[in-house]
Amino acid sequence: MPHAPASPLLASRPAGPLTGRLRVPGDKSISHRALMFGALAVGETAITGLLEGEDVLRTAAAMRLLGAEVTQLAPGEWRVSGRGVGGLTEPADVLDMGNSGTAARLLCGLLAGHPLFAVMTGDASLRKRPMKRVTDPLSATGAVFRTREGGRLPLAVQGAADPLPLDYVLPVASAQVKSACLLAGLCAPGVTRVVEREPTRDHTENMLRHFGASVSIEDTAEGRVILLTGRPELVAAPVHVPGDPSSAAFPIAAALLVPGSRVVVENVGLNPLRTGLFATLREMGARLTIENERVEGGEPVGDLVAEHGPLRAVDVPPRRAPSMIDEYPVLAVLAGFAEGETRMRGLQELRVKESDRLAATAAMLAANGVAARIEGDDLVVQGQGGATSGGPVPGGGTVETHMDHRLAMSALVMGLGTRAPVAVDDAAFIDTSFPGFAALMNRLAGGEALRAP
Ligand SMILES: O=C(O)C1=C[C@@H](OP(=O)(O)O)[C@@H](O)[C@H](O)C1
Ligand SMILES: C=C(OP(=O)(O)O)C(=O)O
Repeated sequence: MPHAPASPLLASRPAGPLTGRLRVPGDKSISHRALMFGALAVGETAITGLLEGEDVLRTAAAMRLLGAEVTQLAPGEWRVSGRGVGGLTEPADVLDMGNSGTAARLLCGLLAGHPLFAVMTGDASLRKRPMKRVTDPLSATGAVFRTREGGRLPLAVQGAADPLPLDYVLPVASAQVKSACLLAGLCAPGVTRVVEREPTRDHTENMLRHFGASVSIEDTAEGRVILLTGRPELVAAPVHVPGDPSSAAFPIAAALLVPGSRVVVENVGLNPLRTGLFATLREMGARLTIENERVEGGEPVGDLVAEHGPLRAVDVPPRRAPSMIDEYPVLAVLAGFAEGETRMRGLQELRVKESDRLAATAAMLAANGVAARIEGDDLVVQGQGGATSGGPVPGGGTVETHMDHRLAMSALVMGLGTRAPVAVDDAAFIDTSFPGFAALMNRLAGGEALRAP
């Protein structure tokens, strides 16, 4: 689907207090997996709360090309009639995964275990991102991958007719790589073993169990060992997708920045391997509480309450990165409004997201008068304190977003608290994960805080 920029140029300006209760779109990670496991299950999987962002719609289109029936009944309400494990059919067209690394890499795992030929591509951002991190381990199943120079998209794959189970120790803390290996293992006999030295989001493991697969998880001296028994019969099961904590981060951050604000984000997924930002914000002194905690569909969920108040600098250890890997741009914005110098350690993985997020985040801050520097794999931000609208943070810059939705949203949040407006060069990619973002933020601000410059 061509990317018709919804509103390429957008700017945010000092807003009045943000107040209200809201819900953010469904969790992107869970939404991708619900469609993929629904396509592999026997029966009809009912999904509620699915994220209808462009990344997830790419996965829906790919599942249709692979033979599953995927239909939308109503906003957020979908049905997937699966083909069973090993039952996907050869796609009659190129699989275009758009801007989505998760869709592309998890799909490589799916394709590796099926005896079919497929070609995959993506947009200009995704075609820059490394794919060897999945094609290398997946080749041990017997699948044959051919990629563009440097291990990039487009790629072609001939899936294995008799896939072998993997035994793989992840060299990088990546739930995408872990999930690709597990998805390939579904089609292999025996037991697939994946080891991660640092735990990453476990939505794949949770959902495999939800659909009836046998998954064991053990923390050992080697790391977290995940064992999957191959060739299960996955049985269709209802999936209720909670709000995405990575999306909730933006209205939460805005409330923490703008004086007088109090915002409640309802029904947010609180998987412990996704909530590193909220722990970090509390360390900064943020007035952030959780209400109405409960478990839904096997995942913890709650309502996040955020109120404006003073923030202090923090030192974020590298071990926290996997649990907040997508939240560093917005955390860096908040660090610009905190008292003192914030250091975020071990951010090498940010180099290979939709953009080089480490460099782009530093540039975003510098363009708006916040002192930020990169030291090795660390990002250091000199806070200017006094998070007050029209306060010490100048703003006034236009941020290059490099086709990165989280850069765009982080910059627009920053502009709600700076002296002068903050503009972004392209807001269209926000639709990959958070359709309706600008309208929702304006509703909280009680006016047109976000609008064309
Ligand atoms: O598995 C997933 O759904 C995701 C994993 C993360 O990537 P890595 O696991 O590669 O760090 C994250 O950046 C991405 O937004 C979603
Ligand atoms: C990195 C992200 O997603 P993906 O890897 O799926 O493109 C993200 O949503 O921040």
